[in-house]
Amino acid sequence: MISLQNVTITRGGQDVLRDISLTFRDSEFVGVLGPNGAGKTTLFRAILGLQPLSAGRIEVFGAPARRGNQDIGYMPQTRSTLPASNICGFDVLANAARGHEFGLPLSSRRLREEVMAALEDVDGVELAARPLARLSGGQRQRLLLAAALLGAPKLLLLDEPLISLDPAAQAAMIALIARLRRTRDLTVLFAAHDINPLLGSMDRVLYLSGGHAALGTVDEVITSEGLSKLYGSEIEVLRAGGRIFVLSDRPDAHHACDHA
Ligand SMILES: Nc1ncnc2c1ncn2[C@@H]1O[C@H](COP(=O)(O)OP(=O)(O)OP(=O)(O)O)[C@@H](O)[C@H]1O
Repeated sequence: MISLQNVTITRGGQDVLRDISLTFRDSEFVGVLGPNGAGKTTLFRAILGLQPLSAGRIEVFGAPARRGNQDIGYMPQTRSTLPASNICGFDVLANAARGHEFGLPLSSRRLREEVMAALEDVDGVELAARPLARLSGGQRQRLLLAAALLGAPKLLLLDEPLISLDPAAQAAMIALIARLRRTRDLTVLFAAHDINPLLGSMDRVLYLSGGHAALGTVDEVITSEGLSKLYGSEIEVLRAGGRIFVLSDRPDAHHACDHA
C-alpha cells in the first residue's frame, strides 16, 4: 500500500499538490492523468523520496518514502533519457544493475542473469546486442521498462511510457505492463496524457489538476461534474464509441484525455 497523508508540494512558489490524502492499494493498476504541469512527475519523485514535501507524509509499503527504495522501479520520461549512442542494450541494463541500487556488487554471472531475465520479461532479449541508436521508440521504451524491473520491485512508477508510440505500439506496451503486473504481482502507477488506451487495463484513475486530486474508478472520476470541480471551470465529458472525450474552453484541459 502507498499512502499520501495531507501532502503539499510547492515548486517555484506554487503548490503543485495541495493537502492531498489518498491510498493506492497493493497490486492495483492506476492511470495517472492530468494536464501538462499537473504534477504527475512531481508525485512520482515524491514517492521515490527525491522530492521534498512542504507538508504531510508519504508511506510506501509501510515505511516513509526514501531515496534508493528497492521496492520501486521507475521508468522516467524518455525524452530526458537514453541518448542515441552505440552502447548496446545489455550494457545499459548492466550499468543500471551495477549502480548503487542493489547495495552489494553483483557477480558478473548474477548480473548477466538479472539483466537477461528483465529483457525476457519485456519480450526484448534481442535488444541485448542492439545499439541504442538503432532502437525504435517502442524498443527504447521496452529497454527502459526492463531497467525498471531490475531488483524485483513491488511498485512500478511509469512516467508516460506511451509517449511518441503509435497506437499499435501503445496497445502492445499496455498489454505488456498488464501482464507484468499479473505475473510479478506489481502495483502500477501509469502516467499518461490520453485516458483512452488505458480504459481496458486500469483499475482506477488518479486525476490531478490545479493542486487537487481525484482518485476512483473511471465512472466515478471522469464525469463532467467531477472534472469541472477539479479544474474549477466548466468541463464536458463525452463518451462515444467506447472512448472518452474531455471538452473545455481551457486549452490545457484538452490534453487531459482528448487528442481528437
Ligand atoms: N525544477 C523545477 N523547479 C520549479 N518548478 C518546477 C520544476 N520542475 C517542474 N516544476 C513545476 O512543477 C509543476 C509540476 O510539474 P510536473 O513535471 O510534475 O508535471 P507533469 O504533470 O508531470 O507534467 P507533464 O505532463 O508536462 O509531464 C509544473 O508547474 C512545473 O512548472
